[in-house]
Amino acid sequence: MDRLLRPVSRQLLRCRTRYPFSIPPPPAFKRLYTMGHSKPELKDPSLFIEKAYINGEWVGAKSGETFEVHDPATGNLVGTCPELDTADVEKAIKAASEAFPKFRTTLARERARMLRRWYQLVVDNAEDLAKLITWENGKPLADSKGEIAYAASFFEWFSEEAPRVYGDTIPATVPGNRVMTLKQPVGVCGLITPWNFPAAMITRKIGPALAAGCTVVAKSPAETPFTANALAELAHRAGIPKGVVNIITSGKNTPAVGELLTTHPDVRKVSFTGSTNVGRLLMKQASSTLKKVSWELGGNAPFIVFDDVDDLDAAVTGAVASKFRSSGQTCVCANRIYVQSGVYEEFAKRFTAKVKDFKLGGGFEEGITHGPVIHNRATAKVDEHVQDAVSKGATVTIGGKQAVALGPNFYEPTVLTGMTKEMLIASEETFGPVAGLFRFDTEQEVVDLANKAEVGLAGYFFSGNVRRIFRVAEALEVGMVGVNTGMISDVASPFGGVKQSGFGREGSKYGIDEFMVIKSVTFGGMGEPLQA
Ligand SMILES: NC(=O)c1ccc[n+]([C@@H]2O[C@H](COP(=O)([O-])OP(=O)(O)OC[C@H]3O[C@@H](n4cnc5c(N)ncnc54)[C@H](O)[C@@H]3O)[C@@H](O)[C@H]2O)c1
Ligand SMILES: O=CCCC(=O)O
Repeated sequence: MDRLLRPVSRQLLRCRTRYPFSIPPPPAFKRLYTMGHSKPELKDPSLFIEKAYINGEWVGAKSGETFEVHDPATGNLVGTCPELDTADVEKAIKAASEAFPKFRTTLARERARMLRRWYQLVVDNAEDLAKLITWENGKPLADSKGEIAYAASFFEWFSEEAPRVYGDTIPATVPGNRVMTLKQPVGVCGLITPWNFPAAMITRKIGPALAAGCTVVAKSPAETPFTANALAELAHRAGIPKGVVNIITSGKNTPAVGELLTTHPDVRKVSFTGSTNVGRLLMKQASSTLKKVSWELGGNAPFIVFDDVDDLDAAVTGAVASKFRSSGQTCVCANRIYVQSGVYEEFAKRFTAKVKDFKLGGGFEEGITHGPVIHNRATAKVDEHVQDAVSKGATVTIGGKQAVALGPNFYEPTVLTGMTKEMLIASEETFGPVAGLFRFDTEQEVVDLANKAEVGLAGYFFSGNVRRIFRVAEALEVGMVGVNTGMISDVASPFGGVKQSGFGREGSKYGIDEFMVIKSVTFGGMGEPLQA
């Protein structure tokens, strides 16, 4: 086994040992867990597709094998998808390679129109797409609708960026020479995305890739392949040429398929969003052919509240929103909440009161504010972090255990006070609904604590002091800072991390650069005087 993968495997093993059930659930959970909805009604049922999309066609695996996808809220089967192997994925890479020469020469304006049509279809089918997200990911329907609007915004944004890719003219230092640059599409791109935002993570990559003139082979997450498939169907309806967008599906074959995507000589760029451990492995693989790479990896965001905060309620609201978005399964979620001593007690009281208002349950149920986590390994990790903190002296002010009556993937939204830096949450991304509140005294102390993490994706702080705002924003070792807000996600804003959270930026005016290469063209003998 690869040395880099060992810690992850050990952790999963530990979780599996403590929670030996994997879907289907153990008898204690069985009755309630399998209750509830089975299949949401779609206005357009043809958007639910149990195939992979290669070269403009819906296909199965050559082996005929499939893998199962389960609803995290009920444990019920959602459907099956083809277990593609490397031979199947070779076909997708070939399709993308063959489509590239023509697609790269389409007018940028034409690619913009394609993206715009795709955008409109996503908007028109938002309700069905949101239902698919809730079904396979578990998040409340309102959140899924929000995700679809966010996902669509990447098609709209990059349809607008496509025609505005400019090169430079550069004054040369060699007499008689003239230099200009062209920005060109990098080529076939391999894209790998996670389950926590089944639509937005994939559109944030495909949007700029197509705008740049690249063709793509996107591996959807095994937990949530159906949203990606519905998006591919809409790409088809938008008239995106065959071979330009290929969506591949795999479960147990993922490591082999991932290895092919990251080592195949025809794939020129890999863009990966996922955990830091898998990112390390893929980086090693991609180095074999020196691909251009962008890595959007895990976070462990500090959220700091200073005594000089203008509005403590706004800080509480911001922290709750940041921490509990998608039940804590967001890469930019607050993971360590540092509160200065002067406001600590009051902040903890108000924060706990807000969490008390949450309604936990299946994402399709009316009034539900928070859904399940993705699978029982996630529940196990959350519980491990809570038990670790409690064993080292933390106090549970609300929650603190699995919501047994709802099923194995539900964990009560939890608030812990009295957190210290020895606890796991201080150094590891929980990726679940647990908020740990740490007390601190000075600005220097909290910035040091915040920067101790080996990752650096997002960081947040609340303060009313303008000098401190600049000092702290500049000192935090992260790729994105939220000042007096807990919500930083916006298509217009560059998204990405530093340190072991990766590199590259998505969204914004920079996102398209990740899919382009700069070519310089030097013209010699250009210094002739004007002819008389
Ligand atoms: N920085 C960001 O923008 C961002 C966004 C979302 C999630 N994340 C991070 O993703 C993690 C949660 O997602 P996850 O659990 O799905 O992560 P993961 O790394 O396990 O999986 C991400 C994707 O990689 C695939 N994958 C797993 N092993 C692979 C392999 N050996 N070869 C090729 N592909 C492989 C998965 O099937 C999935 O499609 C968290 O750490 C979170 O912070 C980061
Ligand atoms: O989980 C990470 C991505 C979420 C976002 O873009 O806000």
